[in-house]
Amino acid sequence: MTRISPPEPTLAVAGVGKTFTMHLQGGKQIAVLRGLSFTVDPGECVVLGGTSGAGKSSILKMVYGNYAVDTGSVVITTGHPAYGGPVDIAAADPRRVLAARRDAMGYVSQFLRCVPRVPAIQIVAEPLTERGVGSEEALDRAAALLTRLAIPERLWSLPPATFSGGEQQRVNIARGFIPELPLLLLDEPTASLDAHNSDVVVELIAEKRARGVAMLGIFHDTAVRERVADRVIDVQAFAPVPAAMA
Ligand SMILES: Nc1ncnc2c1ncn2[C@@H]1O[C@H](COP(=O)(O)OP(=O)(O)OP(=O)(O)O)[C@@H](O)[C@H]1O
Repeated sequence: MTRISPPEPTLAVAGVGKTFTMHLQGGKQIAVLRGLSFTVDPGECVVLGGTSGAGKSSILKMVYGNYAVDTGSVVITTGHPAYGGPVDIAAADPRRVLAARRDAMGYVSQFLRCVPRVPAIQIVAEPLTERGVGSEEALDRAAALLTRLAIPERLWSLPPATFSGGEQQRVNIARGFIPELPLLLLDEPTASLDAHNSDVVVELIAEKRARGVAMLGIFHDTAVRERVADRVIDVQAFAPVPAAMA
């Protein structure tokens, strides 16, 4: 009998602990997470749940390599030939983290941060041109996404600095969704969108899922969360036990 082995998880977080040290407050320590363990398989959208302050954003930042991981591992495994085997972001040197971002993981933050004076369409096309896609194809794909996200064509050649909050967020979403990467981190991508654009983001997530992309996200909007989540992880379950209760 042929055995089909299950796919390797794209993301495997194991035994992660995180404590912040407040250097400006006499080294005060805030323990946020202990023993955090979960996996995200290819084609799965896992949502981080739990009350405000539970550590959801900190988890995304640790996976992306913005925050250091105190204990445990954050292993990303992809079939990308250039990526070359699993990488533990918790232990990787900065160059390896940058390579993992280029080849393996995207991050859709809540706010657009971009170089001033660059037109919106170029901001969206850039993640493709940076990865070797020709500029004509990159601009075509950027135009298609901007159209889906209802950004009027008259805005495409303008820098987004003067755009409304919702328009900037949609440019940000287009930029985050345009590259084909095995892992996508989503920090409240629908936070200030109207119902139509929220629906478009839900569709974009479904398309990524169908192409085998693993996604880890935060969605406070419960209706959106129910539509996108394959599983919800209760981050509070990984709160450190107060010393008095230990
Ligand atoms: N850079 C930092 N320095 C110090 N403390 C931090 C830092 N980042 C996060 N924290 C603290 O860690 C805890 C978790 O924050 P985090 O932003 O991860 O929570 P969250 O679950 O995403 O909250 P919310 O739903 O309100 O966005 C909070 O108490 C926060 O103050």
